[in-house]
Amino acid sequence: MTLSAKSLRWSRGGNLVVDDVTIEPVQGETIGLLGPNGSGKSSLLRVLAGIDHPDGGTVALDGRDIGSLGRRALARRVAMVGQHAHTEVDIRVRDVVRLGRIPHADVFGRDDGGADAIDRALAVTGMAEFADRLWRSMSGGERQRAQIARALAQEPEELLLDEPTNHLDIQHQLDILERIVSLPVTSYVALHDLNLAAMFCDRVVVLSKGRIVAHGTPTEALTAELIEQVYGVRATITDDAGTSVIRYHRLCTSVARP
Ligand SMILES: Nc1ncnc2c1ncn2[C@@H]1O[C@H](COP(=O)(O)OP(=O)(O)OP(=O)(O)O)[C@@H](O)[C@H]1O
Repeated sequence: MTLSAKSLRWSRGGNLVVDDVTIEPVQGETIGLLGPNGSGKSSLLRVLAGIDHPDGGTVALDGRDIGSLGRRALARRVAMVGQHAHTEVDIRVRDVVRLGRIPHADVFGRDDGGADAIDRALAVTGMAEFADRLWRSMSGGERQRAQIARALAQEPEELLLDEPTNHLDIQHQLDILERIVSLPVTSYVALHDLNLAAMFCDRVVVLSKGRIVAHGTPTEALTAELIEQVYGVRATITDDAGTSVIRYHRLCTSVARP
């Protein structure tokens, strides 16, 4: 058992942002959360992480409502990397990654095994060589990988990632997703790139206006009809050794050019 959502609802400003969402992953699966801007991916991740509380339905960890777990108990299991983790303070990368150890420290701040967990997290994300660099000297992509290292130092069994590839170059996009899917954790990963989702996710959940409009393996769920319906974009999908490859068509080919 792992982190699951049952009939989840979450409203803001009079709008149902997450509308009747049920997702029940198998332990160790990578679930891609897809959908256009404003479809509710980040909101769903925040509710799954226990940052925002649902207005209806439940988020359960091993079958138990996370509302009944303490924050510390939850943080020992579930780690999240949001979209906007900015800080300009004079802190080194290792200290950012060390923040992931807070749920594991005792009341005196002792954390046996913390240094090893930090080293492992830096190694897994390919960030060991940056450990002593000042945070403000890091590029956007390097910061993103360091935030993922911070989440891994938390030694979670469930990992929630909001667009983990959005600052990364192509090689680092492939690299970080390869590393994430090889971890023995259940991951929910919000992604905009449908081809990356097809390559790396065991299953995808496609949201539109907060509701699930398709789910299944990437091949099952990401059809040309679905992409046109949800994104308003025509696409041609081919098969490359069992992985869907999605090619988009230009929105309008008759636009006059200056
Ligand atoms: N705190 C809030 N107050 C009011 N509206 C909110 C709040 N949080 C989210 N929303 C609205 O809920 C909708 C879903 O937002 P969310 O950020 O979850 O979408 P998303 O799929 O992650 O979008 P994107 O791909 O642009 O990051 C949007 O219309 C957003 O404006």
